Amino acid sequence: MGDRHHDALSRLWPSYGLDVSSTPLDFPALFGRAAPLVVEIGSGMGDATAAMAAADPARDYLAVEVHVPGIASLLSHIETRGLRNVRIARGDAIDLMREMVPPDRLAAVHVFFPDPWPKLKHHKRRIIQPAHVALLASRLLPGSGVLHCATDWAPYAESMLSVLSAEPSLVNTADGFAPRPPHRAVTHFERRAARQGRDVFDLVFRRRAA
Ligand SMILES: C[S@@+](CC[C@H](N)C(=O)[O-])C[C@H]1O[C@@H](n2cnc3c(N)ncnc32)[C@H](O)[C@@H]1O
Repeated sequence: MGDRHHDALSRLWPSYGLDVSSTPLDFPALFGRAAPLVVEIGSGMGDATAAMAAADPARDYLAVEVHVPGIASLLSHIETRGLRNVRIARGDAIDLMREMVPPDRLAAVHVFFPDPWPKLKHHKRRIIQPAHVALLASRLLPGSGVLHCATDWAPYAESMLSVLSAEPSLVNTADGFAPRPPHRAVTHFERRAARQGRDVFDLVFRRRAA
């Protein structure tokens, strides 16, 4: 980790960071206001999170990431851009969603370019699998909350489409894969996919009304 990120981590973590734990979050206390909330799972280096939060100041963004240099990088972005609507949780996203986020709360969950785990024996590590999707869907606002996934790994995209389509509480907003929503910031992974001639697949599903 570079000096700049290390410095950002030690200075900014107390104000913007939290560890995943079993204590439910008090979102108005965390953000200092009551606003629609987006959770971004696996924010990586945080460039897309920071860009989307900067373009969307009326909503709050909670990123969750296990990779500490990525957390430090997002903290640097928060400072550089002067963002007030971003916080970052360190730890496992599934634990965070299960333990810390109440049902029926989120305006959106973003899962952008998750690790594809291409080997069959590693598929159980994927974020997008039936039990996880049921959990994520339960945290969305009924009738309006959106689960938005993107990947450049075609076999994972097909698997996501069948897993999301099979979750009874979700409805696809598109006929199959969705057009790329203009608000999704381009990330390192998307630029790499373009350079290597791979397509990117978006999936945008809404939670059904209760
Ligand atoms: C391929 S990267 C994509 C990063 C970012 N979304 C982007 O598009 O640039 C996937 C990220 O998910 C994180 N990750 C994987 N499993 C996770 C989990 N269970 N909880 C939180 N983060 C996770 C990894 O550390 C990695 O930074």
